[in-house]
Amino acid sequence: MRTAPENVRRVACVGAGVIGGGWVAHFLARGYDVTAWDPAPDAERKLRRLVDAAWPALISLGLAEGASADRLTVTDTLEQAVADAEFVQESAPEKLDLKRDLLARLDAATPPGVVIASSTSGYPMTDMQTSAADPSRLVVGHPFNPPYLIPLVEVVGGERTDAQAVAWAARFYEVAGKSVITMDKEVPGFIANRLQEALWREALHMVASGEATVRDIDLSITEGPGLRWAVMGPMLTFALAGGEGGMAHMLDHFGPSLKSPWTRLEAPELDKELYDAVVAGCDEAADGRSIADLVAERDRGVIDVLRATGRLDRGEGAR
Ligand SMILES: NC(=O)C1=CN([C@@H]2O[C@H](COP(=O)(O)OP(=O)(O)OC[C@H]3O[C@@H](n4cnc5c(N)ncnc54)[C@H](O)[C@@H]3O)[C@@H](O)[C@H]2O)C=CC1
Ligand SMILES: C[N+](C)(C)CC(=O)CC(=O)[O-]
Repeated sequence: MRTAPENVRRVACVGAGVIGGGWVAHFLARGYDVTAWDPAPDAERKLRRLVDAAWPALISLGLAEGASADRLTVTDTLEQAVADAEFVQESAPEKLDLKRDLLARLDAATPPGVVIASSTSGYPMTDMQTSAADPSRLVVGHPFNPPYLIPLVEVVGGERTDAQAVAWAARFYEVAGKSVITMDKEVPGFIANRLQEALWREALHMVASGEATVRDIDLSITEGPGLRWAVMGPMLTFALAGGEGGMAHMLDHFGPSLKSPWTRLEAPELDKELYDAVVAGCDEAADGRSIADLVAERDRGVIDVLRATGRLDRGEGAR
């Protein structure tokens, strides 16, 4: 039985690390009852700490009516977590065999018809749904960190997913306050991660070859294109590079430079030297700030950007 997206009240989150915990915080803030399960022995303590740390940001964004961190129940078993769920979000580690087994287990334990979404960063659902008895209700719902602040979710099904389950998930996320891109077919890396991956590969090449430091790379985005990208995507931003001639003039003018040997899109070897350089560069960039300090700083910054660009009021949540 599939509840209408607008009427969902109970959400289950399975896997409660960085992303699962972020989903829990998001759904709680939108007024849902949330059950969560994670096999790690100290998972509940870490999850509640993550929710507590996120809550001030969520209050400042505005909680849905009745929203409360007390509406979180951490269960002892996966089966208890999903037994009454009207939607399930899986956020377990990015390992294909683990996802396959877990999605099959979730399918067996979740009431019939209820949509089950995976947070996977890149596995096609076709490859993950192979062991489930009912693959038709399995979709990808790929979030961005932290899911309680970054609106985007990328939604796509696999070859054996029912199109109605994809449409249901897209609508549910919208009601729950997310901004949704739905893909009609499985795109390698989805859309946003494919773009991020291209940037990331170039960044690693530049660090590996000594062309740029970790700090240079971060500054080049936060003080440069990143400021524009929060307002307008790379396409419209570049249309403005063409002045009054817009994108047509931009392509006439700069199109030939696409052939310049700027990019090195083959992945660099992630050897020890590159690994150490990236880790040390990030430690240096953190300049004594702990991960918790950086999370709080990022959250404040993202909220300021969302507020400044008028993107705070989304979705109805659980009413
Ligand atoms: N970290 C990120 O920035 C993003 C991650 N994702 C995706 O979210 C998923 C989770 O990633 P993270 O939260 O970063 O990882 P994480 O390592 O922070 O959390 C994974 C959690 O899953 C739990 N777990 C281990 N085995 C499990 C099982 N069999 N069943 C249920 N839970 C299990 C672990 O105890 C841990 O708490 C992955 O699919 C990842 O690709 C998606 C978007 C962004
Ligand atoms: C690093 N990552 C590939 C897991 C990132 C994502 O999947 C999305 C994000 O939050 O940027």
